[in-house]
Amino acid sequence: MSPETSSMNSDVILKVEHLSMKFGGLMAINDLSFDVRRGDITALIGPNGAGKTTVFNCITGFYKPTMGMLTMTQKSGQQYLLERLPDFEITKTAKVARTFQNIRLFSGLTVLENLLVAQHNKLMKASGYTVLGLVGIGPYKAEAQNAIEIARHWLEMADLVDRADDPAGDLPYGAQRRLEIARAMCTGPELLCLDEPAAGLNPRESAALNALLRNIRKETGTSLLLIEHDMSVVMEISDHVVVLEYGQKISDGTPDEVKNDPKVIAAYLGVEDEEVEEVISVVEGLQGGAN
Ligand SMILES: Nc1ncnc2c1ncn2[C@@H]1O[C@H](COP(=O)(O)OP(=O)(O)OP(=O)(O)O)[C@@H](O)[C@H]1O
Repeated sequence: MSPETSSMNSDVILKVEHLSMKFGGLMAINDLSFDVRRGDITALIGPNGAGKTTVFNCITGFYKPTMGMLTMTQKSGQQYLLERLPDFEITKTAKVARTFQNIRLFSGLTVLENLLVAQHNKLMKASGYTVLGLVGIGPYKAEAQNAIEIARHWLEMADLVDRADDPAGDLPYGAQRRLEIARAMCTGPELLCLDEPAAGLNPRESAALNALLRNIRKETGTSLLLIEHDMSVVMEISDHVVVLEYGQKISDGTPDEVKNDPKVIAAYLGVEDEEVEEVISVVEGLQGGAN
């Protein structure tokens, strides 16, 4: 598909419209719409099985949605309909990168090598896909130097300079998480999707992760979309929160708005539909009492 150019919605980097994903008889995502604003940290939250990872898999091309549109608008105004792109084009051309719930590093390669492998696409392009290109004739040498500089920058940002030559698999869990994020950043994304980045981290590692995510936004302006169960991370770093339950959006707003939304409280408490009204009145009563 050829990219389109538009000046509309320049503040929205990703528009999800009427997204549905069906697995056999199961409607995992049902007519979901939300916006990810440029430069924001947006969190996608919801109880287990709500459909969060399925949304990520649709955005990043692992699944082809049953229905719906996923419009990515780059800073330049170029637009891509992600549901129509093969997954490798979603990273390379549309500039959407992701990390996974379970860390997927090249554990036998060093930390530095992991960051260089991430830049394989542009290095191969600079080589002209020839052996002569690889041995230094043409733009390969300059591009290789540039790749090292980028890797060095992200080693510093992720606080991994001291571990650059260690196998990635030897790093503590929190450092592996930061390396995975640094590796994704080496691809130069405009939108970075993080699937449960704080899972399994201790409080110190969690604080280091929050600092890295804030720095990414501050230094690069990259928009972040994250799935997260750790509410302290969500409330501390998100600008915007979208809440799913059974594949549908039940709330959408600032962390404070969402935190106080009775529907969200009911979803997290796991109450039945007929009890929601009761929970809402109790929560509203409590809020009234607190004011
Ligand atoms: N490939 C698949 N085939 C069949 N069903 C699937 C598939 N992927 C997800 N599902 C189902 O879709 C629903 C949503 O799953 P999903 O993993 O997206 O939820 P989630 O909100 O990310 O959950 P969690 O917080 O536990 O990771 C679940 O009922 C799940 O079993």
